[in-house]
Amino acid sequence: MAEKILQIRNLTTAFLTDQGVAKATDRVTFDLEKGQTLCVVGESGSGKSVTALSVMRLIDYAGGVIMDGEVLFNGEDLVRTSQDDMLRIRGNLITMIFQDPMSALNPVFTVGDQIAEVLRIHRRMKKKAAWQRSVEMLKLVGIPDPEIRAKQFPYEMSGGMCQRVVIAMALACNPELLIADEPTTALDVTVQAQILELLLQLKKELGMSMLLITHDMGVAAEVADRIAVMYAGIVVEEGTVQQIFENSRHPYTIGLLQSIPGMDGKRGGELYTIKGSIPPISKVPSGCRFHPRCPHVMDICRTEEPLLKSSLTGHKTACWLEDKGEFDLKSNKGNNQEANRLTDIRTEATHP
Ligand SMILES: Nc1ncnc2c1ncn2[C@@H]1O[C@H](COP(=O)(O)OP(=O)(O)OP(=O)(O)O)[C@@H](O)[C@H]1O
Ligand code: NI
Repeated sequence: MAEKILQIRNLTTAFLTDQGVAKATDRVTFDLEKGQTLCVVGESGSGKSVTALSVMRLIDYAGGVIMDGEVLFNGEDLVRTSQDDMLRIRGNLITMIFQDPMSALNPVFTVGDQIAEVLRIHRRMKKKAAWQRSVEMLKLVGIPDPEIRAKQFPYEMSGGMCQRVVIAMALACNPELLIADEPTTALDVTVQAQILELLLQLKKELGMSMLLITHDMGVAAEVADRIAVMYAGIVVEEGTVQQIFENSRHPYTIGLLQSIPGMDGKRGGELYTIKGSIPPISKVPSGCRFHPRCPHVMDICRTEEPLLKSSLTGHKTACWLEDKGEFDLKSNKGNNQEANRLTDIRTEATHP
């Protein structure tokens, strides 16, 4: 068995809303193996960031409460670690980068000073050594003329350059785990590809593990070893990149895949979008949370929640269709009428 750097078990995080206590993640469970990349995907509001912030225990500062579950990092449960101890772990063993590089950088210090500061705090490096290392880090992340650039301020750099600086800061202490929350979303398309490429290359060079959050299935296809698909706070499907892309089981995953331009062989074809939207956390539907939007909805889906079940190959799905035998969801291409007809037949067959 490969070593697991992160084991998330039943992670449930709630917020106090106007409608009372509401769960933003509910029993989220997945593992990340050492040296691998796991992508968490799902539409806006599915609970990806809340999951990441809970792992980092930064959710405590965003008004969230972890109500249940474990986050085992090298076997240590971060949910039960004190915030004092988290200071030792965060920025050192686990670092996180966000969508907007500008908000991560301080406008009044040079980028070299900001990287050096991380090293002085976490590695107790002397001023000169820290500065030298920060220039090395800028070089490592592909910034040309790093000695000159180190003396510049964030506003003197492009968005892509700033994200490289943020990556340099995050990696300066050689973390074991990098959590990246939509790290390329705010950048130009061409720069996005470069930053992703850089992250992958550094991950390999430095022997890190990576938890990458993205709403872009194309990004996940390129970088992931495993993919966890989240919907309305829960993991609905989890598996290897091949299992998710070539043998997706959950109608939501299939919907996400069909909404990527150029997927399923038809470039420039009509873009399929999943009808409706993710419910707010205070209004989670009964039964399967996806049922109001599912083209294959059955009676049981409206009342009973399907649990995440694993196949022998470790491909996990939370869907009642799994229990009801086989049929090729993909062939329906989200065609509601056809899907409902098939569902009726299946319902009749199972409940005569
Ligand atoms: N501080 C908070 N207080 C109340 N609700 C919150 C808070 N933070 C997040 N939520 C809610 O939790 C749910 C999940 O949010 P989250 O930010 O994790 O989604 P996401 O999957 O990261 O989406 P996006 O792709 O837009 O970043 C959303 O319904 C959001 O409104
Ligand atoms: Ni998010």
